[in-house]
Amino acid sequence: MTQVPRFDIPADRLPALLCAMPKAELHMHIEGSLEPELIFALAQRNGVAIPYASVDELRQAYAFTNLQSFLDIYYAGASVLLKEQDFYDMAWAYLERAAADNVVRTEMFFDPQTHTARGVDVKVVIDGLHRACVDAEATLGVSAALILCFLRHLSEEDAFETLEQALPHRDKFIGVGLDSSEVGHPPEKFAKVFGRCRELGLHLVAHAGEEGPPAYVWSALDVLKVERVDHGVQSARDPALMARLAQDRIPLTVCPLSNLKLCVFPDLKAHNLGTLLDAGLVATVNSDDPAYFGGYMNENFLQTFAATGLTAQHAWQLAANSFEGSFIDDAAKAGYVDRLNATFARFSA
Ligand code: HPA
Ligand SMILES: [Zn+2]
Repeated sequence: MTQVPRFDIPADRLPALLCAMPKAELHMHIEGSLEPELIFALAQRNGVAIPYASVDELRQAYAFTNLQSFLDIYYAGASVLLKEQDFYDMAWAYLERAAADNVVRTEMFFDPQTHTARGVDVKVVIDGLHRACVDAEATLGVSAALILCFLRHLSEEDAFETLEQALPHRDKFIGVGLDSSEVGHPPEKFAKVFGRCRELGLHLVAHAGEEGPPAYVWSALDVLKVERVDHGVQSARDPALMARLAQDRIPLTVCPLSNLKLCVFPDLKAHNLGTLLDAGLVATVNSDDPAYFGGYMNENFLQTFAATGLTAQHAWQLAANSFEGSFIDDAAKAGYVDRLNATFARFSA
């Protein structure tokens, strides 16, 4: 799936093409899709107090300087989620938004420990999210799956306990990931629990190289044996790592607006997505925490292409990469690439 077909797309049609093309989202934290309006509505419904007087005041607090400054607000926002219906409503709002952006497949992260620590049963979390996934397939035509993330600032023992709690619901999630505060919590801290998940046949991914060094990407690959690296943009600092990622076709789930809002790059023009693609890496575009970072999928594509001058060929490659990197079968991947090609043909001169 590496040969990029030649398409002659007039430059003024590129933004509409970015929006219309079918795409997969492989890096999105469902708790990061909670819009301030929904946080306030759920707070009221559940009688949960939040330390902001209004939706505007909450939105104004979304000025981040690094990953940790975001995580503090993100975990506070998730505190309004208590009941199965809350998890359903959150996921459904995202899935409708994804469908509008022509996302045809999404693999959504969720953070059970953020909820179990507040006394919410993991079954409540998984059932609500999973019901929304089932409904999305049936009524929106969006294929949706769940990936359980361990919080890396907590212990490996805690991760094992979370896995045990989730295993009765094994049929409702396809894999595990690793998120939260990266620096100081290297992937190898979770070697044993990822080894166990591998034995269980779960797909494996991990955040690495968002703020952390290339060494964390190496250990995500070699110790955790992940199939995809979430973010991974710091890999560009290590030529041997770039060669390894290209050689093994390890997808990087890049999140440009997240990187901008968390000051990983000073501006979008300086983003290295084009460098990663031109080096032959299986890079993809994703929204990460769209309610907090100023945009869902199409906004990520539009702003990044406007700032960096990426072309229609890059757009095709990014969408094709998103299908290649997804955890769907080869026949489904081929079907999505056919739809991608049909969209490009429609926009060609
Ligand atoms: O971008 C992220 N990085 C790490 N943890 C996260 N949890 C939500 N979003 C993120
Ligand atoms: Zn993330």
